[in-house]
Amino acid sequence: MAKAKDELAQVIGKGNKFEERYIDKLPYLQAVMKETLRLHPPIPFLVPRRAMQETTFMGYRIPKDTQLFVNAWAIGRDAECYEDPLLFKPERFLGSSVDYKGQNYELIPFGAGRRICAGIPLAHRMLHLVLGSLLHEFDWEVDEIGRNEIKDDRERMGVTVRKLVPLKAMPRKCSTECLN
Ligand code: HEM
Repeated sequence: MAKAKDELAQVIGKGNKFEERYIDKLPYLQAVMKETLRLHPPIPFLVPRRAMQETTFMGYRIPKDTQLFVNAWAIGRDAECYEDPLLFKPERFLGSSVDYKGQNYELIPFGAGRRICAGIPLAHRMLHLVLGSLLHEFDWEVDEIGRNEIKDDRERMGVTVRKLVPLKAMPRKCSTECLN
């Protein structure tokens, strides 16, 4: 979090508001977002597909009308795609061209192909705007319980996936020094 806040302070300047035009100038914040969506894709099995005809894929025969799920959650944690796949390491995306816009199949929180998420341009802006603003405007604190909640990576699986035990973090208005 400290690295992301430092980058925001340098690019936006303390006391200034986060604006959309800054997103492209914040590679670390973008890497944090990719790393978050890699480990925690909100729609882990994407949207189900139906095979329109019989086909063979990687040696598996898939009969016509089979309902197929793509496990984006497992792909994001695959050791063949990522070194130390279970570690949260935004740095892995710095200087990398891997993106979530459907061209890199190891990172597909928005799906890929013809039915890729139609809202990517909006989601991309909103995710960075919200996270960037929250980090830039506040300092964040967690108590002892919160520290345990961070370590607790259990999830509640469903159409969308979320943390089983929500994290309680306390925003603190940045100190005067931080705002000048
Ligand atoms: C974090 C935010 C979002 C995530 C993770 C997400 C994820 C997804 C996923 C995984 C799919 C299915 C893609 C596939 O099966 O290949 C999808 C489809 C879709 N999403 Fe999103 N989405 C997000 C935000 C949005 C927003 C903001 C909008 C609209 C304003 C939107 C509109 C759509 C639409 C219309 C489809 C259906 C596309 C089609 O079937 O042709 N999404 N989204």
